[in-house]
Amino acid sequence: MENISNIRYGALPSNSPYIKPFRMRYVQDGITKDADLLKVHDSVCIIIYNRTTKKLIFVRQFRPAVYYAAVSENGSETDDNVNSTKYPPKLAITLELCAGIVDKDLPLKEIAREEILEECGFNISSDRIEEVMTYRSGVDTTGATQTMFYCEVTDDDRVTAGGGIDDEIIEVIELPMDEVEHMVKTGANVVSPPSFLLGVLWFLSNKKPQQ
Ligand SMILES: Nc1nc(=O)c2ncn([C@@H]3O[C@H](COP(=O)(O)OP(=O)(O)O[C@H]4O[C@H](CO)[C@@H](O)[C@H](O)[C@H]4O)[C@@H](O)[C@H]3O)c2[nH]1
Ligand SMILES: [Mg+2]
Repeated sequence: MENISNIRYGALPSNSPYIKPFRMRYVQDGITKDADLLKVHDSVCIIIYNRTTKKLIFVRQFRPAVYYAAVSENGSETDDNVNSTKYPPKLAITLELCAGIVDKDLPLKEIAREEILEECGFNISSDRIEEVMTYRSGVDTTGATQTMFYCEVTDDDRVTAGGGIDDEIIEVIELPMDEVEHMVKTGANVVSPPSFLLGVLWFLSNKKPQQ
């Protein structure tokens, strides 16, 4: 997963199936304002608890946006050739909830079920998936919604090793309760989106099994 090379930046083609930039102009209290916005897909994410191992299941993956941001924090974003020895790709391997974009005309819970299977390898029926909450995944440039779900699995539900579909490269990882609790309490070594932190805190407040 960390074998990343030949990194190049370029302009966004206008036909990207993932993001569409545009500008909204409006008048607020008599003041004309412009907002530069991005149309993106809504998404789902799933907190997964493995009852067999008593651990939470997450995914790790290389995130180009995180890599770009980590490199530009060091002042090198305009380099044509990014030096991946100086900036190891490991900087941008995140720890996340299983998640996916809503790019099909299916109920959100069904999209969540597919992501649990594709990314993590557990085949469960959608009636075992509980809706937790919907929030705005971004409020400045996108306003897209993300719907969070919760499910419990056992090792018997595992049908593949997971890892994603098509060209996705995803590592499935199980972490014990005390480790994730330490992460969200201290913020130590967090390379994660807010949805991961929210999902873990929600689990600890609502579902944490009694020891
Ligand atoms: N070629 C190409 N160009 C892209 O720009 C480009 N952008 C994506 N892709 C391809 O689309 C698929 C997206 O995978 P998912 O549906 O699993 O969505 P995630 O990337 O996991 O994002 C989820 O999780 C995040 C947090 O954990 C949240 O922030 C998001 O809101 C939430 O959707 C992959 O197959 C990927 O490869 C691109 N493919
Ligand atoms: Mg995903």
